[in-house]
Amino acid sequence: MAPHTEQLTRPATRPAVRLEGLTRSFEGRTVLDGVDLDIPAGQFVALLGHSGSGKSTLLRAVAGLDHEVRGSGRLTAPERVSVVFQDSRLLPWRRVLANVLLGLDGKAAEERGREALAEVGLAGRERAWPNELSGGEAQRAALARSLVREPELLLADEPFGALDALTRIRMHVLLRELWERHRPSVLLVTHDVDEAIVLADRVLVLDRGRIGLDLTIDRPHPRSYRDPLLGEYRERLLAALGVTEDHQ
Ligand SMILES: Nc1ncnc2c1ncn2[C@@H]1O[C@H](COP(=O)(O)OP(=O)(O)OP(=O)(O)O)[C@@H](O)[C@H]1O
Repeated sequence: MAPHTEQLTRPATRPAVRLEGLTRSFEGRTVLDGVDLDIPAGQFVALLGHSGSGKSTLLRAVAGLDHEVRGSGRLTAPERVSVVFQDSRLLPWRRVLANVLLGLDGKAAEERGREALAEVGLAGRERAWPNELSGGEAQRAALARSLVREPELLLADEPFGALDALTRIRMHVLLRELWERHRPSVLLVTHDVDEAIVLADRVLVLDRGRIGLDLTIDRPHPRSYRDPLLGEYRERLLAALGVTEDHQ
């Protein structure tokens, strides 16, 4: 398969994401059909869409992980990008701190790794093996691994999708706290409308290869699921997804 033709531009000044006419196709089927999108530096954005709508395809494009995919358009992304997936992708043969530090050397990096583990609530677990961690703890370690690289952009593809409801809520609080402290731009792919509304300041819906809805969530943090004003955003997002409350 021929590689795509757009150029990946690294901006010299303010890190931000810009997609201009981004297309991606698999075996002749267009999944992204000329997506235009700007994400200002430090903005927390969630991306919703039906299964198969192309959310991961978009995220992988921004991450620069899709060189084998056919496509075109222009794409601008910051220099330092970290990606968190649904599974932690920790290397089972390395201890937790070694996983966090993967590819980084030196005392200063080790210190940053320890600090990052403390930030995600895993102080004291540096020498644990990945298989000794719960699912939530493994995702915390994955967040620490991305933080330690001080990303300008954090890409997260359903990072809490495999966690139980209570752990997921704890992770929401943690992610938002980490964002407050470090202020990377965030692009969070999720199926969960409530997760998007509670965490993000802007929610996008991917529909037929384009951004079908671009909604600013203008409510203070921390947000409560019970905030009636969030209910209005929820309805608009569900409508954009073609879901009515009656069908819940
Ligand atoms: N490597 C690939 N080869 C062929 N088709 C692919 C490939 N990657 C994705 N696709 C197809 O592109 C479409 C979009 O997939 P993608 O994973 O981006 O959707 P998604 O919105 O993230 O879905 P989900 O919410 O189910 O994870 C799907 O129809 C999928 O089958």
